[in-house]
Amino acid sequence: MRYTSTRGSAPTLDFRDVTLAGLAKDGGLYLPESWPRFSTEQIAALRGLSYVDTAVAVMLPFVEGTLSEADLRDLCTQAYGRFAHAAVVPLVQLDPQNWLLELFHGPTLAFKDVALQLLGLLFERFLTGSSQQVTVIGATSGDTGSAAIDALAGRAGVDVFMLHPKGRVSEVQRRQMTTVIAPNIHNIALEDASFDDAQALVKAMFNDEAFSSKFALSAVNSINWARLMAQVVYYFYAAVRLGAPERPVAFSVPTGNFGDVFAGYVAAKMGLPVAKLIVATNVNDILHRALSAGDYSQGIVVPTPSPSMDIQVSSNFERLLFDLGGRDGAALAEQMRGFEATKAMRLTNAQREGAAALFGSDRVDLDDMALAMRWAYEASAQVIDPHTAIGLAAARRAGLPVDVPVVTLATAHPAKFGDAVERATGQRPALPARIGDLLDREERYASLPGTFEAVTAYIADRASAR
Ligand SMILES: Cc1ncc(COP(=O)(O)O)c(C=O)c1O
Ligand SMILES: N[C@@H](CCOP(=O)(O)O)C(=O)O
Repeated sequence: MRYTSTRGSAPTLDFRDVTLAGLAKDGGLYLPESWPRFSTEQIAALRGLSYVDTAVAVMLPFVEGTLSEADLRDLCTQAYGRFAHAAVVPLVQLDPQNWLLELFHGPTLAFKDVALQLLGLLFERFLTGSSQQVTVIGATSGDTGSAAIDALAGRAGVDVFMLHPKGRVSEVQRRQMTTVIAPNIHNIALEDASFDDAQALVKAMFNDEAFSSKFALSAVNSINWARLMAQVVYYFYAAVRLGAPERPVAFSVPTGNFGDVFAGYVAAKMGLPVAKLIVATNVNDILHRALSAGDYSQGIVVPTPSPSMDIQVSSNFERLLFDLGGRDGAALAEQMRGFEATKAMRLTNAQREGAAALFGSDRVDLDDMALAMRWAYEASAQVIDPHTAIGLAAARRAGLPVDVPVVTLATAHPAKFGDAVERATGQRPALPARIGDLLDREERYASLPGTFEAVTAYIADRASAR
């Protein structure tokens, strides 16, 4: 399998190089040159498989030419062996139509672990025995940071610099990052910044050719294709349990950077019968505006109790626009340059119509988020986190036919957002025992102004030139 950039002018790469590269040299994002297609029989054959076996079957076409089936199985066994639930990502029924897919049983209690546990092992495999060293730079609104740090702490050949917006992540999220004291881990709290500012800085560092090659930059955000590839698996895993390929299944996805829901789009492109992908946003609703009215214009980021979705520039939307626009890299590059200059863009007719065929969208405000948390608790004794609640609120009012199962992705453990959960439900979720002492651990991080100069100087001081 080879990978091509959405902006059409970067070299194509194989799976190893695309994993280590992150952003493409032309500023675009990598995608497979073509989508592998599964037949109805191949999808039916996934029934009853373990999560690891499903992961191997779904991801094998994407790693072809780089990893053997046995290698992939070995990596998946290690990655998912660290999850605290035997099913890895269990399905929980809420009512006759609604289900939760619990993606938060990994080491850092959010869906990010599903991809980042594997990505950490892929980095190790690709770097061991080579003289190559990489500098991972990442931006986080809370969950990617902790999952990446857990996956990469102490690994040889990798330095990690993780940028989070100061004061805009929950205390548990911050401590999950800043209490990991390892020589290769560097946490940076950006002053007066949003996640979008942090993400823009990361992209600016990649686009600075001199800096990027001097420090061999690499990415763990969902701009890295391998992140999305690993997330495609759970759409297959859930859908076959609920009747696919005979019965289409819908998914409601709490969305920020459009990575998780783009993985659902990939699953549909591969042949999984997906009835609908509901893009659920909080009041930071650029994606809802884009999908419902074609208006992709950046608003001011408003802090909310679902901080991981406080995003107004959604990186992976570019991948969708590229695929829906006929994979014309030059046209997409032009469209993205317009957005970068004006902070606004209109979707083309082809992009709007293509998206409407599969995606729905909804914007869920604070009251409806709290109502969804209360409903899950009162109707089925499920304590859910604010991000999951946004997905569930959108799922319940999407108006899908009653015979279509609707799976809301439960993206984080409620204990990561204890205050918001307690306010809505009166229940204070306890931290799982393995991180029960998190609030007592020593923290270490740097506070920096959110400028390119300050951040690159800090990294240059601490990362070795490659
Ligand atoms: C808990 C949680 N839910 C939902 C999201 C949104 O996912 P995505 O950015 O892939 O759209 C995030 C962050 O990415 C998250 O951390
Ligand atoms: N919600 C994310 C934001 C980064 O998204 P990513 O999926 O692109 O890594 C976070 O928790 O950091």
